[in-house]
Amino acid sequence: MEVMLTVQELEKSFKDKKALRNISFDVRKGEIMAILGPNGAGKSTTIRNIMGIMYPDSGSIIFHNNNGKEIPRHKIGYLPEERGLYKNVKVMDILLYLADLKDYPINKAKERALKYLKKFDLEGKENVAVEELSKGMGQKVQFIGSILHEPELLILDEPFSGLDPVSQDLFKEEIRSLANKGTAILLSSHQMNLVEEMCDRLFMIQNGQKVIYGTLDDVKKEYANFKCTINGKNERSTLEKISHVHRVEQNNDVSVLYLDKDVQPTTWIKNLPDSLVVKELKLNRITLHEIFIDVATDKNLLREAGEANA
Ligand SMILES: Nc1ncnc2c1ncn2[C@@H]1O[C@H](COP(=O)(O)OP(=O)(O)OP(=O)(O)O)[C@@H](O)[C@H]1O
Repeated sequence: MEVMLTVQELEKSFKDKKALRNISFDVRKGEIMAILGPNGAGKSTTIRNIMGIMYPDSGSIIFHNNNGKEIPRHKIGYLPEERGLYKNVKVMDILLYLADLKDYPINKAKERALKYLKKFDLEGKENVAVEELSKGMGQKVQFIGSILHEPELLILDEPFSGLDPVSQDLFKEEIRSLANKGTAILLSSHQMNLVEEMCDRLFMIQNGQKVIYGTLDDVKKEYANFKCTINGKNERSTLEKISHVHRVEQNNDVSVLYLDKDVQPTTWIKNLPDSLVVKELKLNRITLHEIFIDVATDKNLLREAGEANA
């Protein structure tokens, strides 16, 4: 896949605080690349450096759709973490103003704005002042403003925060559809379930450093991969003796068995001992949420499960 943006060896300090260390990744045409990490990890600092809002101490940011030169602002869409539109301006006026800043033809912008307002359940709001909108509605307008000019690279910093589940789904569908049409998307979000459903690849930062980078599937394979949840009264020692069980967590009669990586799930299930008490049994892949917690809290229990067998 064609690379749209390359971030190379970014370093950034604020006084004596090192916010980014050797941050390198790329974003490709038609993919959703998630940038993840706990609060204060360095996601927004990375994005602000990409957007030229601040400059790195060292490292480079290359926009391949602009021969690697300056930021091609008219080809980039950006939804910043800090929301804010001019309050006393009408919705359509602000959208057309934003499109004009990107040199996008006004008639086309108007047509697209009406289409998107309808899609985002804001039909008829074009002449309403921004200050009269709810927070979620304002966010939808700002999101529309970031995509109206058909950007090739779209950077979304926490697009889902403050949205109700219906609006989250609308955003999710639109972001996916933009990627399918070829937009390169860099998405920062704390909603792991949404990221898991949407992203193609992910880059996770902790304390300003890379901890994970790859496709969702590769990342899961690198960690514990599968877990088996058994509802039934079983002795921990019995469960620990089952082959390929790396770790057991128990809560009353529910046991979670984390399996070694590369385990073949159907074979593993077939070889479970007949003596096992099972009222209910589920075999799932571990979730991105679990990986995130494991990494962010420095437990590294899931990674050990992977490395034990590596
Ligand atoms: N302008 C600034 N001046 C000083 N320190 C800053 C500044 N901006 C960010 N930092 C520090 O840099 C680190 C990274 O912050 P950043 O906002 O990039 O984190 P984040 O991953 O986006 O966090 P969150 O999920 O909370 O939005 C933090 O320690 C933060 O305090």
